[in-house]
Amino acid sequence: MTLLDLQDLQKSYGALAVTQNFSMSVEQGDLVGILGPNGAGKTTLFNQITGTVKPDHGEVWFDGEMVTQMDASKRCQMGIARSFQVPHPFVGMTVYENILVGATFGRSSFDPRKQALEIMDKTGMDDKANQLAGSLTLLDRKRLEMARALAADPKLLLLDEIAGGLTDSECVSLLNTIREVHETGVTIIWIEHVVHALMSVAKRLVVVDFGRKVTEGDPETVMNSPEVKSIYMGEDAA
Ligand SMILES: Nc1ncnc2c1ncn2[C@@H]1O[C@H](COP(=O)(O)OP(=O)(O)OP(=O)(O)O)[C@@H](O)[C@H]1O
Repeated sequence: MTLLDLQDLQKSYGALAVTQNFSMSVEQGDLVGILGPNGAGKTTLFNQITGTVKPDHGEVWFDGEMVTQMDASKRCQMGIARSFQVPHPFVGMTVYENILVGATFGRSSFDPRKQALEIMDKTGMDDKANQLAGSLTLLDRKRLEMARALAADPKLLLLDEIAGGLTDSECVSLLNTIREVHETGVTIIWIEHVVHALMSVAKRLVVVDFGRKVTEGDPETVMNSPEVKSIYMGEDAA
């Protein structure tokens, strides 16, 4: 079943076209990686899926409903949650309180406090429940980003460069959490520059450049495609 369907999205800031004729479908249970150079328009795509940015043209369908003009808060209640590239926790609140915010404003119909406790356990944050978010290491801030999003009980989880800046062992630990979350049935779209991390979990890759979808397919084929070689290694490689 198709969970997310982006149809011919276009978005410009002045003369700068950041999303161009972008269409993409994501099936329920998919784990899709999005790859592309800096400034390619990846985060803007997430913003149009979550609703913080509205496309100039095109449609966003989620879970069988057209949500193109729907507010971000309503989309969150429908089951879209995200993490941000630069973690912005509520630094003066504890880990538990931060996760409780996600549980309170998301889709979950459970008791938010129970939901927050469950998510802390799932994401390995339970031993830091009473720690102030402002005092966390980068890995734990990234975990908290994901935990806060998961607390909203999403059907679709959008991860924006969550592996950036982590050491190899921290990255392995985060990958395990992502795999576990995916195994519970959450559909995931992950924007990432750390290609080996993305390759190890993604079932499908989508490559974006200058706001356009350049190619998509199984990770191995995409990484060996002339389009990707051209983007990352210059025209001659193609
Ligand atoms: N609100 C805005 N106003 C003007 N320009 C913007 C705005 N948001 C994004 N842009 C521009 O749109 C382009 C795409 O930005 P975006 O953040 O989507 O790229 P990205 O692929 O996520 O980049 P990165 O990998 O560096 O995070 C960039 O040139 C950026 O400067």
